[in-house]
Amino acid sequence: MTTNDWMDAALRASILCKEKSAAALAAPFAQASQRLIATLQANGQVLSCGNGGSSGDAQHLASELINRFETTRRALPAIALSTDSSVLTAIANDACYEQVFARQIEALGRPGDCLVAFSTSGNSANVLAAVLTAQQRGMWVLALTGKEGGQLASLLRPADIELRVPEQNTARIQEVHLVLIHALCNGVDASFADHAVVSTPYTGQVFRDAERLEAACAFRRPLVFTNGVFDVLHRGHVQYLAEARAEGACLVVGVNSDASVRRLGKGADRPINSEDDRMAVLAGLRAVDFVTLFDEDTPLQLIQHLQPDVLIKGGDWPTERIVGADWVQARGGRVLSIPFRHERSTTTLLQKIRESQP
Ligand SMILES: O=C(CO)[C@@H](O)[C@H](O)[C@H](O)[C@H](O)COP(=O)(O)O
Ligand SMILES: [Zn+2]
Repeated sequence: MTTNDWMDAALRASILCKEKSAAALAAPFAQASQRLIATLQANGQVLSCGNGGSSGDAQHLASELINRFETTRRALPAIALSTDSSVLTAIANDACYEQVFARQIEALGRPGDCLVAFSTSGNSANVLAAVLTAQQRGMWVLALTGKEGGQLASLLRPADIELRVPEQNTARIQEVHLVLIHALCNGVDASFADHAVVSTPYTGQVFRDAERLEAACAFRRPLVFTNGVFDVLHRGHVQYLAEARAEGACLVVGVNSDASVRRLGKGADRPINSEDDRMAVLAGLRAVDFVTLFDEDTPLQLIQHLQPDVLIKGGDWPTERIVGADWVQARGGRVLSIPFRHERSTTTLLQKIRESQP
C-alpha cells in the first residue's frame, strides 16, 4: 500500500460508516438534539467526558458550546472533565483513575444537567462511574458509543439517550462522533440565535407552547407549579414565589391570559399590565424557572399536562379549594398553601396610586 492508499481506504471507510450512521441514528439524534437544547434553555449545563481521542471530543463539544459554533449567540455553560491536570492527577493518585470524572460530577453536576459520555467501546470504567454518578445527581446522560454499546448501554435509563455508531472500528466511530458533535452544535446555534441579546443565563424562560415547556422541564423534578394573575407584583408575591421554589427543583408559574383575567371580573381596567408584560416580569425573578399562560378559567388543563409534583397557591387559599389539588394528590403529589408573609393587595395598591393623583 502507498501512503495515499491509506488515505483513500480511510476516507472510503469513513464515508460508508457515516452513511450507515445517518440511517441508524436519525430518531435518537432528533431526540438528543431537542433534549440538549431544552437543557441549555432551562439554564442547565453540559459536562462531558471520555478517554484518549474521546477526551478530545469531550473538549471539542465544550469549547463549541462555551464559545460558539457557526453563528454568534450567547455563551453556554459546558465543562470538559478531562482538562484540569491538577484535579485529574489528584483524584487518580489519591483515589483511583476510575473516579476521575465521577468525582468532578459529584462536585459540579446539578439536577437537570446533561452528561455527554463518549466511549467507543462503552466499557471504559471511568466513563461508567461518571454515568452512575450523573444519574444519582438527577442529571440525564447522552452517551456517544459504538460497537455493541458495551456496559454503558446497559446502564442507561429511559431518561437517557444513546447515539451508537453501527461500527466496530474505533477510529471510524470517533469520526462519526465528531460529525454528531457538530450537528448537535448546529441545533444549539439555531435555537439560541434569537436570544443572543435579550436572554441572560439567570432569568426564567417564557414558554407559550405547552409542548416546549414540557420538554424543558421534563428532567427538573420535583416540579413545583403555581398560578395567578400577577398583575402588579408586590413583596408578598416575591416572598411566596421564593418559598414555592424551595419546595422542588424547578418552579413553573401559570399566568392567567388577559381574556381569562377579564372573566374574573376584578374590574374593567384589569389587567393593568398585559399578559406579555406580566410574564416577562415574573421571568425576571430568580425563583422562577418557567412562565407560561393559560386561557381557561382555571389552570386545571395545564396542571394535568405538566403533572407537577408540588402544587402551590399563595395567600389565604385553603388547600382543598386549590384547583387541581385532588388530581395532584391522587398522583402522589403534595399540595401547599403558602400564606403571604407580607400582606399586600394589588387592589389596595392601585387605590393608593389613584388617590395620589392630583
Ligand atoms: O483515539 C484513539 C483511537 O483512535 C484512542 O486514544 C482511544 O480513544 C483510547 O484507546 C481510549 O482509551 C478508548 O476508550 P473507549 O473509546 O473504549 O472508551
Ligand atoms: Zn484516535
